[in-house]
Amino acid sequence: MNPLKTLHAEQDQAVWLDFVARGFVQEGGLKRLVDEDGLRGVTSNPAIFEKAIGHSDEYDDALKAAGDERVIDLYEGLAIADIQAAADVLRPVYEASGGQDGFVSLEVSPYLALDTAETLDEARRLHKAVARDNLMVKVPATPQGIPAIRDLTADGININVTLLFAQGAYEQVANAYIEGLEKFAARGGDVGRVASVASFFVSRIDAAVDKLLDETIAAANDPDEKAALEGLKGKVAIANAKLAYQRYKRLFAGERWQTLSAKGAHPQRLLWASTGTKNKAYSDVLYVEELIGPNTVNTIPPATMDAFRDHGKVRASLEEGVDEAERVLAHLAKAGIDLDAVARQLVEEGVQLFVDAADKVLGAVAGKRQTFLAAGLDRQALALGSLDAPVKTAIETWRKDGLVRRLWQRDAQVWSGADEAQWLGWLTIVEDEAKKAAEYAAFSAEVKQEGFTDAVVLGMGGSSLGPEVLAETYGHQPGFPRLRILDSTDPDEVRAVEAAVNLERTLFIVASKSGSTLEPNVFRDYFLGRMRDVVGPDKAGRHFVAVTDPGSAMEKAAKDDGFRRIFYGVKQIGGRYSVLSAFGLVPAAAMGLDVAAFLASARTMVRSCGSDVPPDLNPGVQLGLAMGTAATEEGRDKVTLIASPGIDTFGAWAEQLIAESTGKEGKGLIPIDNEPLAAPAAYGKDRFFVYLRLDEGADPAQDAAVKALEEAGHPVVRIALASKSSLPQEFFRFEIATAVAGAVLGINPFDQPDVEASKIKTRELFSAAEKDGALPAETPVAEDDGFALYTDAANADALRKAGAGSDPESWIKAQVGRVGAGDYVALLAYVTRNPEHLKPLQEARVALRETQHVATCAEFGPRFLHSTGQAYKGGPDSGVFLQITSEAPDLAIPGRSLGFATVIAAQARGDFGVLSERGRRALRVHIKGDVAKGLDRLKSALS
Ligand SMILES: O=P(O)(O)OC[C@H]1O[C@](O)(CO)[C@@H](O)[C@@H]1O
Ligand SMILES: O=C[C@H](O)[C@H](O)COP(=O)(O)O
Repeated sequence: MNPLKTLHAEQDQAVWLDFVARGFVQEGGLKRLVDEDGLRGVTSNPAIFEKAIGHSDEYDDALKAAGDERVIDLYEGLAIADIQAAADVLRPVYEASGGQDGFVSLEVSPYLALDTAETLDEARRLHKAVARDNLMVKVPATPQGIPAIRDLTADGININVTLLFAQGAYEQVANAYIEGLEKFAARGGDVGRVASVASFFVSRIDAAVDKLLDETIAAANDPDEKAALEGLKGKVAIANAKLAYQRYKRLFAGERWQTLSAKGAHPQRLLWASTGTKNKAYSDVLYVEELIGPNTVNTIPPATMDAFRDHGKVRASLEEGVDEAERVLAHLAKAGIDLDAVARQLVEEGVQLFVDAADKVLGAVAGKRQTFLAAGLDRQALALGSLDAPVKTAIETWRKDGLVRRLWQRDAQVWSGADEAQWLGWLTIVEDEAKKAAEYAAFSAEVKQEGFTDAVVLGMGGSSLGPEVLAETYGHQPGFPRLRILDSTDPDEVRAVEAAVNLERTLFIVASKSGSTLEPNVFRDYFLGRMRDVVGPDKAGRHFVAVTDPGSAMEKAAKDDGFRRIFYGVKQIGGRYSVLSAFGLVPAAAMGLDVAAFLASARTMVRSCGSDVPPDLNPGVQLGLAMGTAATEEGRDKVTLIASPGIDTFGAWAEQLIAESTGKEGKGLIPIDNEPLAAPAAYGKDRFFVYLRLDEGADPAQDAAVKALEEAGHPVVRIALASKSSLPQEFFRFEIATAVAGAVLGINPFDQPDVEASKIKTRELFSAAEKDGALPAETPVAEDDGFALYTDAANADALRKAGAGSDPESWIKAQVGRVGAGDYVALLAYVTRNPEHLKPLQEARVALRETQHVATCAEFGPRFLHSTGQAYKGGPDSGVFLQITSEAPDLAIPGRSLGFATVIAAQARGDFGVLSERGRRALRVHIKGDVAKGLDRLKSALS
């Protein structure tokens, strides 16, 4: 008879197979083993699935068919299907054995091995999902696993206890089983239908102990002792297993067990696992031949099975030489090798090995998912040059420490251990909002029905920049209102919005999470006043909707003023992370975008960046680690954003996210948006480039410039979008990336302490001005017909020392003279934001970059105060600032004694005050009269 068959027929030992794979089961390989070798069970573990799924294309069809699912669901779908198929093949064995054999084992996620409650949930979930009577759920015998083993047994679930190495742990496991059965019986369960095995690992013990023996032998002097120790090699694992078997016999005897046995309970069989020979010097059937005994199981890997079938010898070996086994272990102890310590370490390593395998198999599935999604997922490619090695190290650290999972579990320790956990609502908002897609569609239809021609978002920062990207990227949708944004207190800008729309057919979307931000409140006061004039006080509210967080003052006011509707944000989401919540979706719906499709696109990226996707395949995490590491390792903290025409306003949203999140405590990333591209030599070693390329309509000049940057050794991340419709993916990618970069920098990426400071200053200044009738007078440090220059005493002192004299130009030159390598220059213009004003600022940037070799920013106030302003004040002290103010004719605000001109002036002063307090290099250039002329003069001075 085939020796494999003989094991069961003559020795009452069940042979199980330590392997599973799709083709093997589907093509009849497993059935053949059952028929020909008398196979009675199957075990799997994460490493086995890693081999099966990670290294073959057998699963590709299933993965292709599944499409855009979560990676863990894809993986589990494959694994569960294999386990079910194997269970069905073994069902006849199960039936014939009266439910005592014919099992297939599936292991709980190794990520949970150190958590009792999660292990319990997971085991119950798998038990239900597989839905086969002959399933055994594998639970590791970690200290946390043991109570779970007891409770699962008490549920009547069949458990395969895995990662057992030590006698002590085995005793606890057996007792947990007995206790579980007692509970199950007490609940009226039929203990006779419960089966369990305790998987005692064998070869891994020899591998570990032999190594220690070699070290001990090397250190020993006595040749006899050396020889005696040599004789222990390859013996310890078997001795340990033999003694475990003796213990088994004792544990499943005696009164306590007899009570259960009388109710039909079956002992928990010992299963020899890890029985493939690892050391080639030993017999290839060692761990089968030496462990043959009744009522046990040996789960054998395929190669060992082939070997045993070929030349295995069957004898009742398990009860042979028990005394010798005791002597082996005693000798080992005498030699100073602590087997319990080895076992403890093997459990730890065992968990980690399975974690590594799970990471690999999830990575493999994630990689295939990406491939099969093809153009459905925006592609990302990193060319990091010298940053490659440190980023790889960071990726490995994140993998080993399970940081992606911890981020998703909202563990504040990923960042600074402050209140980060309360600000992670954006992680799950896409799924939550998708449930409301029909509501958004109804709102969209309502807006269309009403015949609004314009919809104007009144908000700042996170409440306006996302909607602006949507308005600019997707443009006017026929039949729907044109989406416009107002995020400036510049009187001319307010006037321009009013002039552009027909108020009678305009819908205003007042957006403020806090409800207390100054600008949206004054915009609202202004346009509500105008609307009352135009359509009458009763109807005005119908032209307004509010988007705000529950309980805000804005909510109350909106109710009082009879707003058409109030949409709510989520308090656990900060403004800059809110675009995929109502703050982006309400404007999206108003302008006629398909919110369901929008969210479906975002969800593809959410899933690609999931907790189940290891860092090296997780696009958001990868980008974040690259950005963060670039700053910490190489001082490449100027994240330079390049985007194809058509999606180029994305940068203004991303710069808020990056700057306001990371720029604090003297650290941070400085986003550089909308800076004209140049040849590589124009850039310093402080740059990190991110290129968002739109496949349809990419600019060849940008392509060429980016290629040149890459070839010159600058780190470049390329993100390719097949079409504009996949832009929602980028919102989420950048959110994860920013959160991860924040973790690398060790800051809290969800607060904005320095923005708050300037808000307070502005409020104080404005209130005082309302009392006094005007802002306090200031004395310029230099002045002529066109410019008046202001700064604080410390800056004035430094600038005078650097050559500033009586004429404005000398001050500007001195300010530019303070710029050094690694610095950036920021032009902070409190002027009307329009192309005419942007042009000279852009030209000045180019000139500054050429002469000073530094990164440059051009920002419009007050909008940047709610965006990059945080990093300018709180980030690295590498900014050189030129604030630009102007004098637009005032515009009154209903209910306020002073108008928009004072608001914007107070904002500029508040901003400057905080820059001064932070000791930043700042100079204010006030343009008298014509702004365009003043900007041209400034440009010349800067060139
Ligand atoms: O939506 P709110 O509360 O009006 O805030 C607007 C913006 O102001 C800030 O708090 C900074 O000033 C941003 O973070 C935010 O996006
Ligand atoms: O249940 C089976 C075990 O997971 C397996 O036997 C471990 O074997 P290894 O030590 O060869 O990985």
